[in-house]
Amino acid sequence: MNGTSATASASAHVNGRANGHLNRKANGHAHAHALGEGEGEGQAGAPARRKAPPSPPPPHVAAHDEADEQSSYTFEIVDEVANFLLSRTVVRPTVGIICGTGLGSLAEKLEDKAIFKYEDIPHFPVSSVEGHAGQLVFGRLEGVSVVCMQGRFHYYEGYPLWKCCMPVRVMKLLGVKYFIATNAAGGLNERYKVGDIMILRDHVNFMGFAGNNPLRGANDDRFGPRFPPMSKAYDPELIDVAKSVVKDMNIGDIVHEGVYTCLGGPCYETQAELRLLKLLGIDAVGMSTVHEIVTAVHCGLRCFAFSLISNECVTEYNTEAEANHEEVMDTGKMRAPILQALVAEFIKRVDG
Ligand SMILES: O=P(O)(O)O[C@@H]1C[C@H](O)[C@@H](CO)O1
Ligand code: HPA
Repeated sequence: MNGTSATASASAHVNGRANGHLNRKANGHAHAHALGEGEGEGQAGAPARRKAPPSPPPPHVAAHDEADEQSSYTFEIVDEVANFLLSRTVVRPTVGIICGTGLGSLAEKLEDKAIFKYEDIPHFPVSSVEGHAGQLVFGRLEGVSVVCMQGRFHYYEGYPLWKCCMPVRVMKLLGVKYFIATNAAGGLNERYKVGDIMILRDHVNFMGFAGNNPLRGANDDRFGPRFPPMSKAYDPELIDVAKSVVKDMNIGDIVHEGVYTCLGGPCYETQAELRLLKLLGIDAVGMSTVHEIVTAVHCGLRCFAFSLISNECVTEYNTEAEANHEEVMDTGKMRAPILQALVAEFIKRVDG
């Protein structure tokens, strides 16, 4: 199966499903437009007002699913996705990895790959962000069976958090025990430099403060408890393993331990917002990971996460410096070899 793509076998099934939904939705729009909103309903003799047809929603938002009606994926749907994948690969992953922006090359290191494009997996959202390839890659790294998301789903893409995090539950039902989230983040801590790595010791769930939590809604105990504790979200033993790897790789000077927060994005932050976050003890800021960890802890996965400090957060006004996505991706490319080595050795020590 080296380098094989499982997409061909998957596409017939998925295209049938997706097209069905897309067509239904498209027809629904056309129907509403033809009959509704006052058209053709004017007083006798009054000319019907004509409106420009609504522009179609972007494809990833248009891919409507029955889960949307319930604001969650049921256990049965997640199970269906897991079985779809398990029936198309012999790899039985114990480690699940989400690759952050510019960090997708981690997946290229895998051996005996089976690759599934998100658009070919039933019920899966699709990635719309540059630097996120949009495929699930199964394979072996250092002899350990892993599944890697080459690209994640973000809230700012238009997905609700429960949808962004569905792949984490799929990983659980695939048999994953250890969950690794990686991300690109802006460095707030004065000691951090671009290209440094921050092991997440903890997070602040700002979106959750306002009740926007991936676990909001009916709880299915088959995934996990209604009120999961988050006090050991980042598994202390896994952090220790990572620190031992860092020591042996002799990269302690570029690795830190700190607190991450996720904001909704897609705007980068203003100076005042960054100063506020700094005051609150946040070391790095990004647009992902927190809700994935919440979902993973809820379903009993042991979690580890790190941020690549892709840019310095600009808290001063008298400078031309501004955060930008190109710098974020370039830092990912620049640090790819070290990150790949770190993850490979970490996995080997955790589950080798
Ligand atoms: O997916 P991650 O959290 O690594 O990506 C960060 C947040 C935005 O998607 C993007 C901004 O440059 O990078
Ligand atoms: N802010 C928010 N998200 C980010 C940043 C940032 O500076 N860099 C990469 N993702």
